[in-house]
Amino acid sequence: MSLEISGLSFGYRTHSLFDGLTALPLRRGELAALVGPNGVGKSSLFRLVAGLLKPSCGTIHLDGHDTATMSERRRAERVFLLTQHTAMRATLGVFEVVLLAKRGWSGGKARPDDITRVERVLEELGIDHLSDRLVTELSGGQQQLVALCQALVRDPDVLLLDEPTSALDLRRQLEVMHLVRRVTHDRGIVTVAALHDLGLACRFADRFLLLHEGRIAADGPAREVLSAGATSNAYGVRLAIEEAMNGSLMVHADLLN
Ligand SMILES: Nc1ncnc2c1ncn2[C@@H]1O[C@H](COP(=O)(O)OP(=O)(O)OP(=O)(O)O)[C@@H](O)[C@H]1O
Repeated sequence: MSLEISGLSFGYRTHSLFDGLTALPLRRGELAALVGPNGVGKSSLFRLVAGLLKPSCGTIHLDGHDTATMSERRRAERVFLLTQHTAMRATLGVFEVVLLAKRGWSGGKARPDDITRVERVLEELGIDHLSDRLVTELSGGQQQLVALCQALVRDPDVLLLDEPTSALDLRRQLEVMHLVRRVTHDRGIVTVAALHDLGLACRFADRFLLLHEGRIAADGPAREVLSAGATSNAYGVRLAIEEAMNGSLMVHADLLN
């Protein structure tokens, strides 16, 4: 059971981005980091998988079903995209926006178990004290955490996280990534997180996908992908990996001369 991207081609009006992009299946229970320099197409790839953009050719299969043949509603239930721009404009409270995400398409009155679920997720992300605050009055990092709560209460099969920790402080970054990894493993979902912080990605991702020049230029465990010349080449830096005493990897990057 997995997400399979095969032969995907896509371009914007002025330029082509992907020409037959294929990735090895992304398996349930696996947290993959999608890495690559600015403008390489990470967000666009997410939008294609979420069905917000249409490829000119190629397919995306979820558990064997072609997502192009799914109704918009079904796809929205199964695939959740957390975008980089989480600015929330609705003058609603935190609890309400997360509950709305939980109720999703079903609308209607909230059930007691929906309410309990929202309370649990707010607690898990450490923002239950913000329940009654208006989302418009939150800081960028707090809004990012609310958006993550929306993602988690929806129980998707595929969770696409576009820079999920970009606005978070150090501790929150670690807490969020721990939680994302746990949820991915426990619920058996496919999670792909676009991350610029390679150190953070190394620490939490089961697998690295390097996107460069319209294709997956490297794919595998962090150590393998980061030691491959393709990654240094993509970022235009010299990369060195060091193993700490506790076995975790540290990434050092330097400009090329
Ligand atoms: N709506 C659009 N119309 C035209 N070009 C676009 C549009 N959105 C993105 N692009 C271009 O497509 C390319 C890929 O953009 P995308 O946002 O997918 O990259 P990214 O890898 O997510 O970048 P970053 O790491 O900076 O967030 C860029 O050159 C960008 O300028």
